[in-house]
Amino acid sequence: MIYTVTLNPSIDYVVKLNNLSTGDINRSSEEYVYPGGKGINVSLILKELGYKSNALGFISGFTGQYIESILNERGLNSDFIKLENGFTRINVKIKSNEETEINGQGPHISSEKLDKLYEKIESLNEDDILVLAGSIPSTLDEKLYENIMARIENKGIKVVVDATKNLLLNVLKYKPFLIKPNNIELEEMFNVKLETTEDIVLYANKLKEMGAKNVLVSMGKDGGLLVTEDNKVLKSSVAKGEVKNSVGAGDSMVGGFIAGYLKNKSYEEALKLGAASGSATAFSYDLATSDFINELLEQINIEYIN
Ligand SMILES: Nc1ncnc2c1ncn2[C@@H]1O[C@H](COP(=O)(O)OP(=O)(O)OP(=O)(O)O)[C@@H](O)[C@H]1O
Ligand SMILES: O=P(O)(O)OC[C@@]1(O)O[C@H](CO)[C@@H](O)[C@@H]1O
Repeated sequence: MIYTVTLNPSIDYVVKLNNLSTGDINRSSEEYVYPGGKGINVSLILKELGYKSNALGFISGFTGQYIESILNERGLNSDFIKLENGFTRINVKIKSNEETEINGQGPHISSEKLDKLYEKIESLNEDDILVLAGSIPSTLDEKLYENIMARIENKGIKVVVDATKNLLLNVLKYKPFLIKPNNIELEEMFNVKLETTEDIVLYANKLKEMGAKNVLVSMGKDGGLLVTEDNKVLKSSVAKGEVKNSVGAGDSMVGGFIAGYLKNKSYEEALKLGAASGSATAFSYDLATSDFINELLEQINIEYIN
């Protein structure tokens, strides 16, 4: 079974405006609400691609109830722990001349509630895949993902981590199966400016040296770059289309990658389905549908760089 963990889910409130003017009253031309949070998005894409998963994490308040009910309606398995404090955040995604996001910090998670999550995760076994994705509430320790991985070390569980900075760097010693920084996050981690493909490969390899088995660097409209455990470097192109809402493109890439990998354990197939899923979500208001992903698949080229 695939388990996704979203410590800090969200309702994504997507608002379309002709022009955003700060300090003024702005009127939207379109608005949508979606259940969000990186792990939940990965679960939703996996479902589209025919793979069952169980969405774990924490929800609270009326917003948390909304997320749970929508996921139920969509037939997604979830087993969220309910918090008695605060409310699950509402993240605002403004689509205007450019994309602007305001992400909430999310409710505090007590150590008792965290123990409940640890208990669930400790019951996983070597046939399982665990996806740890997204930020953690600001009141929690940056070692949280590391603590989770320490508890399941040596169980042979394939762990996928999509997180930023120290949250990601701290887990590398536990040898995650896959990590997916984007190119900007990679720059921030090493405090460098990455101009060329060679630069990106160099720093992706540093993350491998630090422990990651496979490193997938997403680069928005410039595609993706995968450095595999057997030292192959693959580059994916993107599909052509009109960007509607690129929020969740990275999660879709992770979901598509896992689904593609599970078919034949081929990294090329994994990257191709991941890239098609990312583009399909960027060209949709909500996350991509399987029909759209399959339609874009033939436009994705995979190039071996070595
Ligand atoms: N403008 C675009 N056109 C075509 N494909 C895109 C575009 N933006 C993203 N993609 C596809 O989706 C993948 C992931 O996108 P991106 O690098 O933006 O992820 P991310 O920064 O993790 O996004 P998020 O955090 O919003 O989920 C890209 O590697 C690419 O394959
Ligand atoms: O604040 P985090 O956890 O880093 O990111 C949260 C978030 O931006 O990530 C998803 C897109 O990747 C959205 O559904 C959600 O709003």
